[in-house]
Amino acid sequence: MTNVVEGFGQAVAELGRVTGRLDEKQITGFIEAVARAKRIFLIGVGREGLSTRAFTMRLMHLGKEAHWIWDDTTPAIGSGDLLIATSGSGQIGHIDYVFDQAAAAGADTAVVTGDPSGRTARKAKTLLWVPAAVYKGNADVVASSQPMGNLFEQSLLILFDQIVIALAQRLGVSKDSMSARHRNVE
Ligand SMILES: O=C([C@H](O)CO)[C@H](O)[C@H](O)COP(=O)(O)O
Repeated sequence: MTNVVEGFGQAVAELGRVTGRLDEKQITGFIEAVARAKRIFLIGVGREGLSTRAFTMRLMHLGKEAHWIWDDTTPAIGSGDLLIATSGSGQIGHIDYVFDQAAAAGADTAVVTGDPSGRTARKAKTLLWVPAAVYKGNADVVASSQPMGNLFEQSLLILFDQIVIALAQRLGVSKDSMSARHRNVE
C-alpha cells in the first residue's frame, strides 16, 4: 500500500517545481485585472471549479463583488466586469462558450490554464499559466506522480490563496475586515 506521508511529501515537492515555473509578470497582471474590476465572475469545472470557488469566496471576503457563473443569483455581466475562467486543458467547450459571451458583453477576461496555447487562453486579455500536469495531459508542464489533474487543482488552490494575500495588501484590506465579511448566520 502507498505510504500516504511519503505521497504528501512528493506532492509538496511537485508543487515546489510548479512554483519555480510561475511567471511573476503574469501574476501581477492578473492581480491588477482583479483589483480594477467592478465585479468579478468566475467559472471552472470539476475539481478545478472547486479550487476556483474557494477563490470566489475569498474575493467576497476582500470586499469584491464576486459571482459564480452558474449560481441562480448571478447577474448580467458587462463592461467594467472581469470574467475569470480556469481551464486546465484549455479545451473545455462550455467554458469557451461562456468566455465568448462574456467578452461579447464587454467584460474583461482572464484565463488561468495549464496550456497557454488552448483555444480559450489564446483569446484572454490576461493569461496566467500554471505549468502543472492536468487531467488530459498538457505538454511542457511539471509532471506528477498523482492521478489525473491533482497537481493543477492543488496548484490553483495555493496560487489563488497567495494572490488573495497580495490583493489584500494591494487593496489595503485587513485580515479582521476579511473575517468580518464572513457569513454570520450558522
Ligand atoms: O475535475 C477534474 C478531474 O477530477 C480531473 O482531476 C478536472 O479538474 C476537470 O475535469 C477539468 O479538467 P481539464 O480538462 O484538465 O481542464
